[in-house]
Amino acid sequence: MRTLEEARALDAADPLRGLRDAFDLPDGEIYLDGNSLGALPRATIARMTETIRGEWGRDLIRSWNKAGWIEAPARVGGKIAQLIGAKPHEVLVADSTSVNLYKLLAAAVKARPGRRVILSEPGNFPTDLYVAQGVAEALDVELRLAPREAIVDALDEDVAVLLLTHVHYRSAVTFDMAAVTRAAQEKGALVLWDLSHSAGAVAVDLNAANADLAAGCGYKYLNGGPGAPAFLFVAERHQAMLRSPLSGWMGHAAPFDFDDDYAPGEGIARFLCGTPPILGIAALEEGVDMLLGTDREALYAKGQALCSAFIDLVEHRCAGLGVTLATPRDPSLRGSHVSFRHDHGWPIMQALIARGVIGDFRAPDILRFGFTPLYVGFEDLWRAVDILRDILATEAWDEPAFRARAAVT
Ligand SMILES: Cc1ncc(COP(=O)(O)O)c(C=O)c1O
Ligand SMILES: Nc1c(O)cccc1C(=O)C[C@H](N)C(=O)O
Repeated sequence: MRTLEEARALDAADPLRGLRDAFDLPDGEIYLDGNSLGALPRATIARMTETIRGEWGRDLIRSWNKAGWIEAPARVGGKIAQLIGAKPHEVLVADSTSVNLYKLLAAAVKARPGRRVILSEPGNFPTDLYVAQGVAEALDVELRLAPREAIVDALDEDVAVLLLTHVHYRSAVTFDMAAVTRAAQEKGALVLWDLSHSAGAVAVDLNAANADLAAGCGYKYLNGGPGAPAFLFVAERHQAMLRSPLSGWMGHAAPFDFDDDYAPGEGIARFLCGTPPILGIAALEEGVDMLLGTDREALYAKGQALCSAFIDLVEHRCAGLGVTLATPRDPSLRGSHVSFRHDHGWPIMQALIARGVIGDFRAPDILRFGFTPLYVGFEDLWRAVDILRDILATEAWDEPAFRARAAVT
């Protein structure tokens, strides 16, 4: 796709095109940051009004039973399970991704007594490494890092758990989940997958990969809203032997018996901790329902097509302007975002945002563009590249206003 006419023809032929109207997106902007914060589904606005006014305001405490609040973590977890190739009772909505990583990592280390290593890769998303450092300190084990090319060789009889992010947050490069899981399991280790950039973005089949454990964000491709609750997955075969280190009352076998002693709940329910965030789960459910109502094969294929078209167009139209691709060309090896490097990445991204193209910047030099196929079209992509080319060619980014750093990037 090289011309605006070709882009329009692709949009006209896109069976998913109508879904864009299901989102409340600002006019005149091209939103390429759904990999960091998904857009607002219109249905969420009505759902939140009902949950707040009707369930909270009118029915008050009765809503725990009457509106199914108490089942919400398992109900919405069961829906997310369909997006990640898991059984409904293997997924739960709870806490944040960071907290879920903590619970699952600690549980995994405890389940492999005598093994003293958590293995991960340098450059994994910071929270994954920070949480692993915290678990290592709390349980007196070691965090070992090995580059991804050497990760399988770094697996030995000391490794209790391997912690990896399936789609890398910068480069979008993916791990072969089934192959890495098999290699780790052959050495007796468990594997914990961070699916934050995968769920709702690419096909994931945890059961087919014989995955052990996983966690991921609700606010990216699941469109659950800022700070949406996260999800966690524990394979059925491990549920009885794993214990959450955060033994809160909602994970108790009988929370409303109000016993003094903790007894873990049945199955995945033991990974709840405190009272579920009902408003957040309600918003998340709308985002998830929209994905469940969509032809996901077509969705993921469109995401790949958008990424490929973007790579081709940037390399063609911005040739010689200092951008180099930092994402695999092969669609089967990447997620649904594309990164380019440029020495002046920060001010370039600020100049893009000022002209209505919303991507993000990851230090030191990554310009990152997310392609959420639910609401991004080929004409958007063409226009975004047109603006990028203009900003690069005219050096319009070279302004003091674009150099000022913000607290959140
Ligand atoms: C791979 C990955 N893991 C985890 C997180 C975030 O975790 P939390 O929602 O706990 O901030 C992100 C993004 O913020 C991420 O990209
Ligand atoms: N969770 C975020 C936040 O609270 C503020 C800004 C960005 C985020 C993100 O999600 C970052 C994202 N995980 C990333 O891949 O960089």
